Amino acid sequence: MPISTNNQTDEFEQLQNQLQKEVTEIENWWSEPRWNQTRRNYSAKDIALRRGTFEPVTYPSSIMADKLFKVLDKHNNDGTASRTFGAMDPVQITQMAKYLDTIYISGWQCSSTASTSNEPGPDLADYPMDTVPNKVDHLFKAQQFHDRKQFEVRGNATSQSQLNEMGPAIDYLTPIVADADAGHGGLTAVYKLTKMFIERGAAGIHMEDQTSTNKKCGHMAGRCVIPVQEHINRLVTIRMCADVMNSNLIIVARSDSEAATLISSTIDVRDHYFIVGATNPDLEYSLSETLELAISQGTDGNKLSQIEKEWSEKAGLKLFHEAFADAVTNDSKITNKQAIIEQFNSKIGPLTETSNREARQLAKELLGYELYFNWELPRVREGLYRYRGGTQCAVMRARAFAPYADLVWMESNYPDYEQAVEFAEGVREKFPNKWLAYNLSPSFNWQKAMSVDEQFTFIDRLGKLGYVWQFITLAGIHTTALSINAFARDFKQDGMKAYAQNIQQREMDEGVDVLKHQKWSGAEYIDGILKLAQGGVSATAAMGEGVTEDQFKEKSKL
Ligand SMILES: C[C@](O)(C(=O)O)[C@H](CC(=O)O)C(=O)O
Ligand SMILES: [Mg+2]
Repeated sequence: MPISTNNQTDEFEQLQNQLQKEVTEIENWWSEPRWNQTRRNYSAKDIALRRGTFEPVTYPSSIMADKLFKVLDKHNNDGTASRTFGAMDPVQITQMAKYLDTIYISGWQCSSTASTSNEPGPDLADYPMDTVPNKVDHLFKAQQFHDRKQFEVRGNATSQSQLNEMGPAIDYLTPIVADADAGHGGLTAVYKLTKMFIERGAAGIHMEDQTSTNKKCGHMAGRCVIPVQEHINRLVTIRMCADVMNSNLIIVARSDSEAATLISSTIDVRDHYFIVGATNPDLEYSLSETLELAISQGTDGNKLSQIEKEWSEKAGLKLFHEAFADAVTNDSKITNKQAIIEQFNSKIGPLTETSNREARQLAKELLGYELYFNWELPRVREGLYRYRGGTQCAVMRARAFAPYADLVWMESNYPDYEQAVEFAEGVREKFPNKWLAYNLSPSFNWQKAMSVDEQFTFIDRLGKLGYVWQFITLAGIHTTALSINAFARDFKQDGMKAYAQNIQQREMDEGVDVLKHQKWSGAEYIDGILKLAQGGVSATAAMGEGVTEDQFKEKSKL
């Protein structure tokens, strides 16, 4: 609480003492093994100064982050993986809790089914920024409710054998990892978004290196990444917010650079190797000028695509190292072509983090002239630069993000095992124990991608590479769509027979607890509160005499 003093000199001393106490506590916190792989570019005092006078609290989400850390650490040590999928509602998470050790909350699923504006749409993260945090709140509250419900039942058991009859307890408090998209704006938005996630129950969040203004689903075209440093700043902001909030939040840094075709700026030299330029010095106009000219002359959309295609072919779009190799190959004066190319590539590569200036300088030394290369001319009409990432680009970025995140994730277009090996080896060559995340996306055609046996072993094989957290992002919508499609069809066809045989009987056969939906919903738990509040008896108890759920008792008359 604010320091109350009766004169100015006391306040200064008390403030300094309070700050020093806080700083010491933060430094002790940061000295724990949890932070062995975490880099911070700010001091404990920087954090203490921003915490205010309220005593630091431990958010439930931080307790869940500790649980998540332990789950992932064990998987990493065992060479296995936490497997989960995108959950949409309390029914799904209570069923998942029986079998899985983490829960994923997908922005894609929220975009289509749970925007806080109630406006559905594709995964462009153009929903209100509290959408995914709101879903975290929705599901975390449900987890805690079902945990309380179960605890009361088991706590009322009068013997171990009675507990044994109930079967093993279900751990409903399954850590949630949520989708923070591209941060929904600048760094202050990233900060506020992180605060929402911590306040509402996320044990971890993932954030991708796309621009927030052009954000696309990771399996759509037209993805634009931001410069490496800009995403590092986002990750630092997330950690800083978590530090101010005394939270052990798990951070997953995702890169969409493997398949991105655009980048917002050339400012970070680590990106230069992957930025596409024109190599034809005779181009009169840039692409944008060419298109604007055509539009001013009334050219329509279809023709514009053709004009863009023709311009691109004429421009000779390449990466700089490709332009250099072509120049050497086509230079009759150079005899040891391969050696010269290898000499260049040994200094200018996807992981060397060298600038285009250095590349140009080396090229001039080796060629004897200035190599023409212009990345301004191919910029698209939105002003974005052309980018050609690939797996090694994702490795470069993941290495840059690694000190600021607990896991790194390369968004891929296919479930390509060899590519996953390349990424894992690339990251772990520099960060041997870095945890990796893998998106087992329903955006992939799994039947086409691999055999049934490979499907069966895929998660385990990736687990051995360090992919400790693997998730089917959209399994929540797909399982719901499949089951509702089947039931609605059968219900139309067979009436209540469809429900009784295909749903209720199957719930009984498979021991699904939702069969007794009043009990599942916590009616007995709430009755207990009602009775307790009324001295132990209540005529309005929900589960009293006459409740229809009695029909599901073994000896019921029905
Ligand atoms: C993981 C993801 O960000 C999500 O919102 O679920 C999407 C889903 C997907 O396409 O698998 C993404 O990968 O961008
Ligand atoms: Mg998403």
